Amino acid sequence: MAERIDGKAIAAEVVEKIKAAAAELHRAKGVVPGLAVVIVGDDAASHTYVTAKGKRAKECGFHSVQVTLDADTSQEELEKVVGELNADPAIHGILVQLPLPGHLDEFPVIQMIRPEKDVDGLSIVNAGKLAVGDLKTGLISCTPAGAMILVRSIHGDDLSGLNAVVIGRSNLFGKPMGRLLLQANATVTMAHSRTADLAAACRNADILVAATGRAEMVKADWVKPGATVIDVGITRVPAPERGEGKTRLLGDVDFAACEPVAGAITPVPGGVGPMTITMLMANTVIAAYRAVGLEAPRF
Ligand SMILES: Nc1nc2c(c(=O)[nH]1)N[C@@H](CN(C=O)c1ccc(C(=O)N[C@@H](CCC(=O)O)C(=O)O)cc1)CN2
Repeated sequence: MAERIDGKAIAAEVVEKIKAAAAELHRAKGVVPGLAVVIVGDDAASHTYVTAKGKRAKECGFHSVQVTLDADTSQEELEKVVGELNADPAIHGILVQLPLPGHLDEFPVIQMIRPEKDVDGLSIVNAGKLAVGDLKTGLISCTPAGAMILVRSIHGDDLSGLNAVVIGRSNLFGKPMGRLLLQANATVTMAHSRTADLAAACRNADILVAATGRAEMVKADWVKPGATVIDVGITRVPAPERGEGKTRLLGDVDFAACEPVAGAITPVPGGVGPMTITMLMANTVIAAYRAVGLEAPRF
C-alpha cells in the first residue's frame, strides 16, 4: 500500500515557517506583508477559496485586503482596481481569483500586475523567469510550487534519473509544474488530451502528476508500481449516501484503485489543495522581503 502524502500536515509546517519569516521582517524592517485578493462575481467555490486566503493571511500576520467586484464589472473597472493595488506600497502581493466571468479577458488583467507583486506567478515575466531557471527573482505559481514540496518530501531535492510525467498543460499548473520538475533534474514528459496512448506514457513515470480536470481518469494500470502519484484534480460530485444535497470531492486519480500500486500518493481532499493557499502566503512574504531589498527565505 502506498504512503499517503499528507498535504495538510506539510502545509501546516510551511505555514509556521512563513509566520516566522513575517515576524522577522517586521522586527528587522517594520514591514508587514500585504496581500490583496480581487474577486469578481458570485462563484461559490471561488468565494470559499478567497475567504480561506484572507483568513490564512491574517493567521500569518499579514495585512489582508479583499476587493469584491460585481459580476457585471467591466474590463476597465477591473484594470483600474489592479492599477491602484500596483501603486499601493502596503500591498506586496496581488491575486485575481480565477476564473473570471465570461465577459472579462483575464490575460491583460494578469499581465498588468507588476511582476514583483504577481504572487500567482502567472505573468509572462514570472513564467519566463521559471522557463529560464531563474528561481531567485521570479515568483512561482502556487499550486505547482506546493506540489513540488510534496514531491520533495518523498524524493528530496534532486530528481536525477527519475522520469516525471505531467498530464495537463495549463499556464496555471501543467506548464510550470513541468518546468519545476525539469529544474530539479527529472526527465519530464508533458502529456495531455492529444497524447497518443496516455496510459502507456504514464506507466513510464516514477513521478506521475495528474491535472486532467477529469475525475478519476487515472486508473491503476496507468501507474508504474512504486511510483509517486500527485493528484491536482478537484471535482465536486453529488454524494447522496452522505445525506440529501451533500457532495464530495474527487481527484483526477482513481485513488482506491491506484493506492495499492503506487509507492506514495496524495489524497483528495488533503493533498495538493492545502498547499495552494500556503504557497500564496509564501510568495507574499517573499515579495515583501524583496520589496525592502532583503534576500527572501526559501520554503
Ligand atoms: N488566481 C487563482 N485562481 C485559482 C487558483 C489559483 O491558484 N490562483 N487555483 C484554483 C482554486 N484555489 C485557489 O484559488 C484552490 C483550490 C483548492 C484548494 C483546496 O484547499 N482544496 C482542498 C479541498 C477544499 C474543499 O473542500 O473544497 C483540498 O484539495 O484538500 C485551495 C485553493 C482555481 N482558481
